[in-house]
Amino acid sequence: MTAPPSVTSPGTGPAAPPGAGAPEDRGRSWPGQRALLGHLRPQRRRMAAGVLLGLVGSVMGLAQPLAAKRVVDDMGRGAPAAGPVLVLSLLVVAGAVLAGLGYYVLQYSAESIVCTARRRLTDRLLRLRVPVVESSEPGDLIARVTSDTTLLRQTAPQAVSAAVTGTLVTAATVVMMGLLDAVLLTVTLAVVAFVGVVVALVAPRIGRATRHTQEAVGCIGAALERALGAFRTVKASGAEQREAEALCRAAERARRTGVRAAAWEAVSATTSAVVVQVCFLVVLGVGGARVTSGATDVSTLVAFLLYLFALAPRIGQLVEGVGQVQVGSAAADRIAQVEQLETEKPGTEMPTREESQTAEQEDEGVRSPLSVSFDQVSFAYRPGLPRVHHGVSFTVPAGGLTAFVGPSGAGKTTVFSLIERFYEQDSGRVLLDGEDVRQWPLARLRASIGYVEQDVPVLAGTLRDNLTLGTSDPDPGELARVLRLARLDVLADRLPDGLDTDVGHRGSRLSGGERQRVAIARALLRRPGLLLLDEVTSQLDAANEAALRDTVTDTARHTTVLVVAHRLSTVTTADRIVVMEAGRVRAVGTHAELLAHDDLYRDLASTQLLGP
Ligand SMILES: Nc1ncnc2c1ncn2[C@@H]1O[C@H](COP(=O)(O)OP(=O)(O)OP(=O)(O)O)[C@@H](O)[C@H]1O
Repeated sequence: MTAPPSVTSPGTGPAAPPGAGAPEDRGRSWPGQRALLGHLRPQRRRMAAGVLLGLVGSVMGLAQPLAAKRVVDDMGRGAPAAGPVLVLSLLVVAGAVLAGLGYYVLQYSAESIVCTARRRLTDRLLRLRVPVVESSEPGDLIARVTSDTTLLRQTAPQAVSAAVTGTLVTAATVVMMGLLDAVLLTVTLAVVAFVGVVVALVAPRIGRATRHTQEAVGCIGAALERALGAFRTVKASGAEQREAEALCRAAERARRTGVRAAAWEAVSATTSAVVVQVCFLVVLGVGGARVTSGATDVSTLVAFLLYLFALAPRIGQLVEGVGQVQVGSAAADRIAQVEQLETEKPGTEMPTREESQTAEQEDEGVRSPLSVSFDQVSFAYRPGLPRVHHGVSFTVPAGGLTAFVGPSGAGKTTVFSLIERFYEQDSGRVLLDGEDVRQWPLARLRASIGYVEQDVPVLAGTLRDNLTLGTSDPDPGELARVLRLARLDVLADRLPDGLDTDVGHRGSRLSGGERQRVAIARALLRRPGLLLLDEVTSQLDAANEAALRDTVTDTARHTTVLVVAHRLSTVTTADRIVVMEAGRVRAVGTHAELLAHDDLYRDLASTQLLGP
């Protein structure tokens, strides 16, 4: 087993040091730029059209000084200038319209780039392996989908447009200026070259600062997720200030690095502006001297200065474009890190919606019960961590109720995680229905299992959304039956909007016991061949617990039911009990057999497991 790759090091939590989580100089290297190109490629035609429109608009702008020269010459000669003035006006209007159209097309492609990136990222995130997500910060992952992709929109097409249009128009302008006066052009280029040097020095710093800002934004997301995810605990612990401080630290880091990026952008923008001003003055001085000496005439100097006017924003645009490419590359690099995270194994990928539905429909009615067996399974959650299972072996025949008991940390929940293939064992085999779970297509495997985890997660949304999470379009009769079984029918009748009542973030508007019953109903609705229940009665009152015990016993008649149990009621009625201790199976038997022969079970029975 390899260590799960993670986009965040432990240091990128709320209290992380600045810039933690990625090699220091990534933003400066080529992967970011290559990743950025990867995002742009699918939109290349539309972007080319946008750039072309902008270019034609700019070329029209380029012809404007010539038309202006003609107007000046004609007026100087006393000739009528109406024609050239009309041409000049047309050039101005058409140029502006085409440039506007080009901008719209580029923005359109920007939105498409962002949408594609977000769809790809969210799709990828939901297909990540469980260990990968568990070793990442959800808030940071969310920031990559929301904040980093937004940077792509802000930078990508404009940067490309600026680079292409700026380069071409600059080249064309330079040619025109050269044709007008080679000496003045040489003077201009000598001054402007200074901008190039400054940009080359500053651009990588902009990229680096942007990446640090985005990392800090990720930390804000992580800190927020942490605090809002356990909001009541934070309040009950009086930890608002402490959590707020972590958020403030991340926000301060984002401000600092954002200001740093802005400072470098300002340096390059100011330099280019100053250089252009200096250029004007130098050209005006040298050009004036040349006019006086008769080397050139006034109209040529006017036209040259107009080209210089046209060139100034292009230089600014190019400088800005280089900075934007750095910003976009930093964002693309962070997005690429998520795209490199490991997803569920190829060939056994996560089910698509259609596959899930097919898997669901494969068995009409109730699925046949499935046998489960562990054969010398050893497992550690990560290399370097102590093993949680040491040669675990047991066999559960199809059907019936099997309880797993043992001290806390014995490895009971891990048994369920391995059956569900959230993790894979390091050695040994996990067999479902006699077949290694690694051979099962993941869609079928998960469709065959109903799983209620220990923390009973209920998702935001309505009660109905939660119940039908794993079952598309259940039969209303079946839904009513399951609601009755899980003792949720009374609750559904009582709620203002029945099944369509919003249950709040993580089901916060439900009681703990109601959340457990929702999770059980959800699992039952799938009509699984194997039902895994992890301490599902812990929050139920005596009446509901007794009712659910009957439901579980009933379900076990046609489904294999495995429960991790801490209550006497579930354990005594089980067909068999697997006693685990420190990652090993210690004994298997019925309640009476284990009471007679297993010391640990007897201890558990008389103390924390079974109570008085
Ligand atoms: N995702 C994880 N990453 C690393 N270690 C884990 C993870 N989940 C569980 N462990 C560790 O594995 C061991 C077994 O955990 P497991 O949840 O299987 O125990 P359990 O018998 O179900 O305990 P309990 O009765 O308290 O729920 C524990 O020591 C726990 O700290």
